Amino acid sequence: MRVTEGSVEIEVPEQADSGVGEGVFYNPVQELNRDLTVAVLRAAQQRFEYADSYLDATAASGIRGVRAAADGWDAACCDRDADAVELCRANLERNDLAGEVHQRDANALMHEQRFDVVDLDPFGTPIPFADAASRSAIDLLCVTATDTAPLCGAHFESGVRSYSAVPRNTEYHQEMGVRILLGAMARTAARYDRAVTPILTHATKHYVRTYLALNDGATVANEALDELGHLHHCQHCLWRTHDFGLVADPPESCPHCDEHLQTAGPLWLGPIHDTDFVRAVGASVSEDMGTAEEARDLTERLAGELDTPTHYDQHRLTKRWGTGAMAMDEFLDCLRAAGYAASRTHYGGTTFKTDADVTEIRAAAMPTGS
Ligand SMILES: C[S@@+](CC[C@H](N)C(=O)[O-])C[C@H]1O[C@@H](n2cnc3c(N)ncnc32)[C@H](O)[C@@H]1O
Repeated sequence: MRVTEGSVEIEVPEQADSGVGEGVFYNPVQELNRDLTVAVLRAAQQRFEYADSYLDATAASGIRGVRAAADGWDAACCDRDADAVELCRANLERNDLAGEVHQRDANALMHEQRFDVVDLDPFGTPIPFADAASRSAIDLLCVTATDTAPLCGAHFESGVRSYSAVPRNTEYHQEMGVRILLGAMARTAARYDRAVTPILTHATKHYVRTYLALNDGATVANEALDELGHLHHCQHCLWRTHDFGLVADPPESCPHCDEHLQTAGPLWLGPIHDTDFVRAVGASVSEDMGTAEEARDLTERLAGELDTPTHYDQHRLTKRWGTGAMAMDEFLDCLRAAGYAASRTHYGGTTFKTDADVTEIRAAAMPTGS
């Protein structure tokens, strides 16, 4: 079947309903991810002055590489599957675009060749490609992870195995997933004396996507590792705290209800966006994108989001407290009026971030103790 995304038209096989079929993979649900990638590449050309080579490391139909090539990038597509590689070639040709196509194991290619931008969009976890990609990418590493259950602690052992960290199943599971992934990517890059700076990150539907600027040097790599630490969470009252450092130092018990605290980490506690960059990405979304409106909304949400490493869900809190939910704007205004920072998050309509703790949120939202 023919598919149009942005300014390109490609051919992809009919897909099974599950998305996992016989032929070369193409998932229409990921169009937002790809539209945003094109916008990120446009903003990246301003941020990284000399960036012009782009590797679509796990290309399947080549849709990412073809779209990058159509935007003027010196694009390369790589896949180990012969049918995928043939389709990448045909899709470049169909759009009158040049581009390298490699039938290789992506790890072998990335250990041999460097690219200004490397894009990892594999099935499941990106960790099997993380070492090679951390060395190959000169300026920017784009990473998708679709294994959200391991990342957020719902599939605990699998998360521990893949990410060499302890994820915990909390109500802020998207934030947990984002930060476990970023922690693992920061530790991987540090092995090669490289530092990651997350410049845009989102958790949408069944995947996490992050864009990592890379810098060289042991000092900056150490500084990136300084952004790692642990989250300590009370499953009883939802109080949580965090501490920086590779050795966890939790309070003995929850200071609010005295219950046991669960520790997650090591994970990334630093910022997950560069707000100016996120705004530049929003401005780079173009009308030919199928998800233009959604992509602009997402960047606006991201730009307004606080940097705190966990979020809350108003409905879960009020249900637990046995009180009625409020309109989100009113709820956030209560927090701000009480002197706390508060923002919505891109994770959902009822999720928010604040520097107030769970007892302070309750006091601010229900000052009469209702
Ligand atoms: C999820 S699909 C890629 C989807 C594509 N990026 C898109 O946006 O539509 C993953 C692809 O990675 C390829 N792949 C898996 N392991 C690989 C490896 N070690 N080296 C190269 N390609 C690999 C698979 O053949 C498959 O085509």
